[in-house]
Amino acid sequence: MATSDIPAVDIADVRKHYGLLEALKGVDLRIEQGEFFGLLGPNGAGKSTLIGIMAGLARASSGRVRIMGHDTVSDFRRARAALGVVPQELVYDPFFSVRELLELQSGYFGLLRNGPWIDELLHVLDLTDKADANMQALSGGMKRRVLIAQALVHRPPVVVLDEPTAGVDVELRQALWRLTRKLHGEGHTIVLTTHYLEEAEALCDRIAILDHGAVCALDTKDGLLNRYPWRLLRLTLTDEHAVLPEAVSERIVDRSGCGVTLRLRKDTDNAGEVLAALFRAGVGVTDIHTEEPSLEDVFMELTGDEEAA
Ligand SMILES: Nc1ncnc2c1ncn2[C@@H]1O[C@H](COP(=O)(O)OP(=O)(O)OP(=O)(O)O)[C@@H](O)[C@H]1O
Repeated sequence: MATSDIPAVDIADVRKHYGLLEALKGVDLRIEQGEFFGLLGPNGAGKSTLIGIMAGLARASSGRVRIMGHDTVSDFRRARAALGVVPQELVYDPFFSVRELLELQSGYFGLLRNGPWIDELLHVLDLTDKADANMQALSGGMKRRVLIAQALVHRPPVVVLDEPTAGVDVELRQALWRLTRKLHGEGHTIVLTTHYLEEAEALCDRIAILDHGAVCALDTKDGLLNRYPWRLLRLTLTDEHAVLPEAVSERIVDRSGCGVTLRLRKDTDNAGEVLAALFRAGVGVTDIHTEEPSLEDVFMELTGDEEAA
C-alpha cells in the first residue's frame, strides 16, 4: 500500500466498557489523509472516549485503532507521534514557562532543535510576549493557545481538536480557525469535535454523528443536509385572521400575527402549489421566503437532541 493510501485514522470495531456502561458500541471509521473531518454527537455520545483511545490515553475494550498505519497499542510511540491532540480541558503543568513546556514536549518526541518551529507557533498563536511567563500566570484563553501549540509542536500529520472553541473569545476562535485552515491547506488531516454546528458546517468535508456510542450517520456535509427531507416556507399574510385551506394549514409549524411558517417536504411539496391554494382561497400574501435545513436540523432529526454536538 502506498503511504498516501494509508488512512490517517482507521478505527475498526472499537468497543469501550466502563463497568456495565458500554460507551462505544463497535465504532468503525476510516478518515483519509488530508480530510477535514467532523465528529459530532450529543453530550455523552462517546466522542472524548474515542479521542482518548486514538491518542493512546485509554485502552479500547476490543477493536483496534491505527493512526497513519500505526497501531495505537502495539506501535504506540509512532501512532502517538503521528497525532496532535488539542484537549477539551485545560490540563497543564503549572511550574513551567510556555517555552519550557514546548521544549519539554519536543524532547518527548525526540526533537532537540525545535526552536524555530516553537518560535513560529508562538508567533502564530500570539504568544511571543508570553514565552517566558509561567503557565500559572496566564489567562484561560492564553493557556488554551499554549495547549494548541503543544499539540502541534511535533508537526503531527493528524491533528485532533476536541471542542477547541468552547468558551473562548471571538479573537482566539478566529485565530484558531485561521491556523487550522492553514494546517489543512498544508496537507494535515484535521479531526474536529465541536458544539457549534455552524463551525462543522463551515469547515468539515465529511462528518460522523455519534449517538449513544455508535455512528448513526457518516456522510459528506451535503449528503447529510440532503438526508433531511424538509425545508421551511415563511409567509407574511395580508390578514392575520385569514382562514387557511387545509392543504396549507396541515403544514403549519408556527403562526403568529401575519407570519406563518410551513414545513414542506423537499421531494413532494411545492411552494407554487401552496401559493396557488392560498390564491384560490382568497388569502393575500405580501412576502415569501424559503429556508434550507442546517446541519443543526439534521443533527436533531438523527439524535433527537435539542442541544448541539
Ligand atoms: N472514566 C470514565 N468512567 C466511567 N464512565 C465514563 C468515563 N468516561 C466517560 N464515561 C461515560 O462514557 C460515556 C461517553 O462519555 P464521553 O465523555 O466520551 O462523551 P462525549 O461525547 O465526549 O460527551 P461531551 O460532549 O459531553 O464531552 C458517558 O456516558 C460518560 O459518562
